[in-house]
Amino acid sequence: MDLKQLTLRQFRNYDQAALSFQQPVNIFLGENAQGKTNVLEAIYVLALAKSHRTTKDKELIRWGEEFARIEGHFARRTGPFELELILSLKGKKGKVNGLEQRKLSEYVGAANVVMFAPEDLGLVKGSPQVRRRFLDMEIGQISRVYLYHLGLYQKVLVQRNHLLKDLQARKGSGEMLDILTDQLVALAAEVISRRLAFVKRLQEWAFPIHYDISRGKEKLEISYVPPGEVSDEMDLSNIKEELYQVYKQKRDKEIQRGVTLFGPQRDDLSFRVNGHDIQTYGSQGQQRTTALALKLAEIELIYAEVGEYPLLLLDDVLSELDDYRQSHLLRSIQDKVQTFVTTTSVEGIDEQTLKQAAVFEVTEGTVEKR
Ligand SMILES: Nc1ncnc2c1ncn2[C@@H]1O[C@H](COP(=O)(O)OP(=O)(O)OP(=O)(O)O)[C@@H](O)[C@H]1O
Repeated sequence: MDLKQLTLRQFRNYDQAALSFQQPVNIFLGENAQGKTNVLEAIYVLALAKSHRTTKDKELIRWGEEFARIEGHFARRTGPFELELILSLKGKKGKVNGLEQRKLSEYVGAANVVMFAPEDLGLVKGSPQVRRRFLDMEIGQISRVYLYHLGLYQKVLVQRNHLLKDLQARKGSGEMLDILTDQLVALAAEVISRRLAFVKRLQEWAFPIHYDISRGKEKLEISYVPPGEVSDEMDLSNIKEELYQVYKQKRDKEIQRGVTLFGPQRDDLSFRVNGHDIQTYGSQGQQRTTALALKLAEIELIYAEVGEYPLLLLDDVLSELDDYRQSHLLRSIQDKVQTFVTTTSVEGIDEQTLKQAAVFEVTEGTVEKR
């Protein structure tokens, strides 16, 4: 899949910008704080309707303005298509080929992107929240059903937490808690089973990539750490049954605490290299290799699921990778993945890549093709 044109209106520090892309590699070059990352962020937001670095859409709208608009013209093997996302202080809406989508979960997934940004180096050692967000963003772009279930799950969770607060204060109905628990279990089981299946496939792809980048020295294992006492070898009906048991046993404790204590909002991923937990023992280099292997695995996984390679967005990470890792990355994407790179200098970028790249200079919210 290729992005052919990108138009920005009142997005971050851009008033207006119109860019077209003909090359497989597109480099945004400029000093710090000029708007390089903002372009990559716009592409990411256009595809996923969420930013990779903020949960507050308001921050994406140019200061003093009421709305921001991002438009993109894409080419897929099956033909061209257009996306438009409008962010306003009241909310956001997405259009595919000019048609407004009723739900954002129906909009997301038309275009696929993989972003590799400095924040991703925290995937291994950062908080579980970072890893859950990673799961949601990645599964969300290959499965609309997942986003649909996740959205419903979050709504029921909020209601159940309100009710548990009431019950804690000796108000509210125990019968209602049973009803909400039934709904929660059904949705939680859907979310957990998708996450389980995704992590298994991610592991299959990431293992050989990691092995290769570590020059055959490291064997990576990624596993899903499910919530509560639910085991990780389950089909949907077993997950439901186990969740029921957990909620039954912990009912009094949840009422006492006034909050839902179990569920996919508390699960995690674990990473082991040669049998050792790298969340605790991993070196900086191992974290980098793991983050890179995950991103490259995601690219292949998206290809396997949707039959097209995603766009790759590399935000200031080439300079973070040593020559060996950098050339591994560039070799694996060569000729198949349209790539957008930000950098403050082209010096560290391999010559072969530069030859097939278009360079855009970014200065104070303006972009000029060199
Ligand atoms: N909502 C907004 N409205 C206007 N300007 C904004 C908004 N959000 C961020 N900016 C400005 O955008 C600039 C940062 O842009 P960006 O994050 O793209 O930097 P960059 O060129 O990637 O720099 P670096 O190399 O340091 O990462 C800053 O000048 C910041 O003040």
